[in-house]
Formats: sequence, structure tokens, C-alpha cells
Amino acid sequence: MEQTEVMKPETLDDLIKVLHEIFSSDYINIEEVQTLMESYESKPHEWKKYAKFDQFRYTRNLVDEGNGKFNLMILCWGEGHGSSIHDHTDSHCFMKLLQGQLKETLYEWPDRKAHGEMKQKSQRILQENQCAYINDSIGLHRVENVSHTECAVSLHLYSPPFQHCQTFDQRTGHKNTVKMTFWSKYGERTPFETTVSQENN
Ligand SMILES: N[C@@H](CS(=O)O)C(=O)O
Ligand SMILES: [Fe+2]
Repeated sequence: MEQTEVMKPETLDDLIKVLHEIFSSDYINIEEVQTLMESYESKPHEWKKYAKFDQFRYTRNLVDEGNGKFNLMILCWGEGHGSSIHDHTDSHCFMKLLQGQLKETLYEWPDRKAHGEMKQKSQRILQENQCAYINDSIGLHRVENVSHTECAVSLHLYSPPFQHCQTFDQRTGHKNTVKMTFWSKYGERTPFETTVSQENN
């Protein structure tokens, strides 16, 4: 497949504009999206209105609904915050570091018959401006801000958008379906009633 020339987006708004163009087509070139997201140099003043932290767990903050084709969101990770082991509901998941570092641990899908410890495949530290990619055929992952002194902020694109995922118990491989909610949308705190069931962290 021919690689389309994509210009370096100078601002977050530029990046969002190009993402809309790319995702208006039904064919998605994963590498193209990854390179595009990586080439945006994070500037905190462009995204800080979405970066809302919670004392106890990571927050999910909706930035753009991608014309129904994708959800773009900013996740804010306080010191020691992390997600449970989870899947991505058959969607593409792009994850770019806007600030700080995050540890990503990949796991294999548990065997239907097995009931033991889940198998770890690999581990890496994602650095500022780096963009990672995962989908369910690559495996499951857990993401953690292991720093005791620095927070982290990441930009996630999911296509198609999804509202539920499965989380897994590392010791047994048992899974649960959880609803995923937004701490804020377009910079505004989500009303309390809709946020009570956030469980992926
Ligand atoms: N996929 C997770 C974040 S992460 O740990 O990759 C979420 O959307 O909440
Ligand atoms: Fe994830």
C-alpha cells in the first residue's frame, strides 16, 4: 500500500484536522497514523484545558469524537496510577505520550482452560512524544505511571470508538466487562451520575 505524505502537525488542532481526514476513509494505515501522532511535538498550553487529574486514579478526558470514526482523549496519570490488564474491544488503539513516561506491559490472552498467572510478553517505557499501538490481535496490556514524583499525560485514539472493555485478573486470567467513562468532555467535568461506574483503574 502506498504511504500517503503527511505533514508534521504544528498544533494539537492541526493534528486533529489531519486525523479527521485520515479516518474519513475506511482503510487505515496504522504506520501512517502512528508517524503522524509521533510527529506532533507536545505543547502543554495546547492540551492543558483537557488535562484534569484525580487524586486516586487515572482520568479519561474526551477531546474529540472524530465524526463518529474515532474517539480522541487525554489520559492523566498521577504518581503510581495504572490501569488493570485489559483489551481494546477490537479497535485500533494509538497512545502518544504528551508528558512524562509510562510503563506498558504486554500480556498474552489467557488460555480458555488455564486458570493460572497470566503470561507477560514484554515490557517497555514509553517516552515523551512516542506513540505506541496495540490491538486485540497483538495482545492485552497494562499501563502504569511508575514514577513517585512525576505525573504523566497521554493522548489516546480509539477507532472505532468503544464504551466497554474487558479487564483481566493477573493471577487467574478471569475477566470482567467494565464500562469506560469520561472524567471530562471538551474540558468540562462530566456530571457525577455518569462517572460512578469507572472501573478500569
Ligand atoms: N485503554 C485504557 C488506557 S490504557 O491503559 O491503555 C483506557 O482507554 O482507559
Ligand atoms: Fe489500553
